[in-house]
Amino acid sequence: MIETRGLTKHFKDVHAVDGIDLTVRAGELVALLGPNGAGKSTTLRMLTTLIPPTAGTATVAGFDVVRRQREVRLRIGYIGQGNGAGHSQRGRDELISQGRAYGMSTRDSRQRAAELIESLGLAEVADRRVSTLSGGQRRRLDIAMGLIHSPGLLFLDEPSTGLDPQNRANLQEHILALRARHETTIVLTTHYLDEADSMAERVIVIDHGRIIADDTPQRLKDTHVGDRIVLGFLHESDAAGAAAVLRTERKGTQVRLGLPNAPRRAPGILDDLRTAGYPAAEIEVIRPTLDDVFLQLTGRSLREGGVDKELVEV
Ligand SMILES: Nc1ncnc2c1ncn2[C@@H]1O[C@H](COP(=O)(O)OP(=O)(O)OP(=O)(O)O)[C@@H](O)[C@H]1O
Repeated sequence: MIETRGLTKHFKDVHAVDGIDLTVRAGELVALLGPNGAGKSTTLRMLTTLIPPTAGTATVAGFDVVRRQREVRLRIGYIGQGNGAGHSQRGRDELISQGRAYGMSTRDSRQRAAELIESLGLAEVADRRVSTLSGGQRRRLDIAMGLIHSPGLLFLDEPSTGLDPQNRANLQEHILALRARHETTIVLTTHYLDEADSMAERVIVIDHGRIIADDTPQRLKDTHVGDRIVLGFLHESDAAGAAAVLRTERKGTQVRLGLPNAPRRAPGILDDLRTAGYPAAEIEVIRPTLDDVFLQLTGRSLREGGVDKELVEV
């Protein structure tokens, strides 16, 4: 569905995207995750033919994004960060006009608009003016606009930024349901770690315009960080004995251990320690987040970037 080689975009001396090789297969749901300014939107804008690359190549839905822009545009939906729908129009009319702009007949666009209104839960508000919709409803209308011509590939640039957690969860459900129903390939950008983690089968971590990791969320966490357990003991002597049994370090009355598949293996460890005469008084199982992965890869927290952006937007 998408194939890029050395895809690059420089804005004067800003290397926004710096040689990205990416393959996305039909049916995948891929999240591009990275801090503000990492190059996620710029990548999407090149793939959607909105801006030309400085170097490298990209084909989308089988067509070159520079030489065959029209063919690419007919086959993709793109929902940018701003709202696409005009505010004084009614949602349904906006959708129908959008379908007409793609060359669909009025009848087909009407029918498709009705389908999308239904599947995106907009039935009650579709005939109201867009300016009266809530942020979450407007965002869902944007998504309907991007899907009116039934594209096989949908690009979503930060679909849930600015929504409260409840609306965010609701939007995510709608995106997943749409995908299941229409088998749409989806590429989205996000700086919400939980969103990438829960929605995407594949997370591509981008930093300074480069791909620094690309895998399933679980494998990223297992490979780059891994599960850990922290055991607490009543006496330092017990902690020392336990550290020797587990061949790990001790700090005061605490023993830490890297342990793949920790939730399953922790009870066995507790049993072993009890048998050895060093019973633990408490245990904490720590499972990594995608932020831990980012921290491990870059030495910086992605969370800080996300929080900054939220503050800027407020
Ligand atoms: N039109 C432009 N002119 C100059 N610099 C630009 C332009 N568009 C983007 N940039 C710069 O390119 C870099 C990458 O920006 P981009 O918007 O792609 O990042 P992003 O990962 O999408 O970030 P965000 O999460 O904030 O949207 C940033 O340093 C940005 O300032």
